Amino acid sequence: MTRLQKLNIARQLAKLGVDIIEVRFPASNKDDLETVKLIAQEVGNTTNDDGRNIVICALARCTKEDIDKAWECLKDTKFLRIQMFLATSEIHMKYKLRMSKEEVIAKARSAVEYARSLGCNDIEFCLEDAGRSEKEFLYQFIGEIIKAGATTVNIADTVGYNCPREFGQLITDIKANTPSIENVIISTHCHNDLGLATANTLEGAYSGARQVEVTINGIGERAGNASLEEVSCLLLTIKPNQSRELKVLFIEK
Ligand SMILES: CC(C)C(=O)C(=O)O
Repeated sequence: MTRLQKLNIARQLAKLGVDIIEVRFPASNKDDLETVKLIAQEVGNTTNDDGRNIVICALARCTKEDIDKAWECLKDTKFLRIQMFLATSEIHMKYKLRMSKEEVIAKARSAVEYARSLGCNDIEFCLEDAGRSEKEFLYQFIGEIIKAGATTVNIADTVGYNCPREFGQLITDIKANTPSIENVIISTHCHNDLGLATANTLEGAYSGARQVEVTINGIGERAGNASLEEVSCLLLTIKPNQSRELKVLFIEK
C-alpha cells in the first residue's frame, strides 16, 4: 500500500471508533518511519466521532535505537504510545535471545525506563510467546515492568498455540498473582494458527483483559490475528456477566 492508502485506513479506523491505532514499526525501515510520522500528525491529534481520543502507537524492540525512532515519530502527538516487546518463553529465551531470565528482565526494565526518561508516559509491553511461558516467571517479569513504568501489559499467544480455556486461565492467573497488576491494563494479542484467535481473545476479555488487539479481516503473520470484525461483533452480541470497558487496537502488520 502507498502511504496515502495507509493514512486513509487510519482515518477510517478513527471514524469506526477504534481507540488505539498501532501503526507500524519505525525502526524496521524508512517507509514505516515516515508512515508513523504522517499518521501521528494527521490522525493522532484528533478524536473519534464520539469524542474519545485516538492514541497512535508505534512498535519498538527493547533497544535505545528502536525506542528513539518510535519517539521521533510520535513525540509531537497528543495521545501517543510506544509498544515494546521481548520474549518470555523458555524456548525463545534460550534459542532466539540466548539470554537468561535475569538478563531478559533487566533488558525489559531498562527499555521501559528509557522510554519514560524521554517523556513517554503510555508504554505497552508485549510479552512475546507468553502463551508458552512459565507462569511464575510471567508474574515476576510483569511485576518488574510495572515497577519500571509500563502501563499496559500485552499477553501474546505468538504462535497461536493456546486453547480458549487455557488462555482465559492465563489472564485470570496473571490478575491474581502479579504484584501491582491493578495499576495496568491487561491486553490480549492472539494468532490464528489453530483457528482460535477470536475465541482466545474473547475468553481473554471475559477473564479480565481490558484491551484486545485485532486486525482488519484478521490479516497478520502466518494464519493471521484475531479479526476486528469478529471480535467487535461478538462483544456486542454476546454479553458476559459483567460489562467491561474494552479497547480495540488495530495492528497493521
Ligand atoms: C511482537 C508482538 C506484538 C507479536 O506480534 C507477537 O508476539 O505475536
